[in-house]
Amino acid sequence: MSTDFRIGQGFDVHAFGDGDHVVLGGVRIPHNRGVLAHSDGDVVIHALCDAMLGALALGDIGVHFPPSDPRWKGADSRMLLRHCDGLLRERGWRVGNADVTVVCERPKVGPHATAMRANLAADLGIDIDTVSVKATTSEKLGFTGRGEGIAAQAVCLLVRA
Ligand SMILES: Nc1ccn([C@@H]2O[C@H](COP(=O)(O)O)[C@@H](O)[C@H]2O)c(=O)n1
Ligand SMILES: C[C@@]1(CO)OP(=O)(O)OP(=O)(O)OC[C@H]1O
Repeated sequence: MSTDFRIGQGFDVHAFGDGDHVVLGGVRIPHNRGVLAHSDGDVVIHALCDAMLGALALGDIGVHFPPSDPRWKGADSRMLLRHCDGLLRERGWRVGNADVTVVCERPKVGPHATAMRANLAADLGIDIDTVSVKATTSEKLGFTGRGEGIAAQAVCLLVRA
């Protein structure tokens, strides 16, 4: 039986390390820390890719882009996102809408949210009004609260392309 919708969710964490910026939703944000990652460590895009892959039960980004593969060292995660979108579209699906929440005390995400939404929407070939990026602190609790790392959670709905 064919269905008209699929739903997926994704979650990603990266630890902060030395550095002077983070990349979120393809936006380079100046910060007093960087992130430890094989790629550019973009938790927004990694969580979104996992949501998209999960919606079609296609595994996760670690399966498609193994951290052991030198091709993905320092990779621009927008390239990974476009690849995941291609996997969906070749199966007859596209993202209908997506909603991402970033969890960190700093940097402030709000001022960059529109630029992130524009990047994600462009890579997915969909309207910016169907892509949401928002943020919350964890009220100084846990690893995000202590400023040890950054997390993102994504939900997406797939519709027939
Ligand atoms: N990294 C962050 C965290 C939060 N925001 C914005 O601040 C608002 C208040 O955060 P609370 O955790 O105290 O609810 C939140 O709703 C976001 O708009 C942010 O921009 N960047
Ligand atoms: C993105 C990949 C690419 O090798 O590596 P990381 O940047 O370390 O990010 P992670 O969220 O651990 O996902 C796994 C990998 O697919």
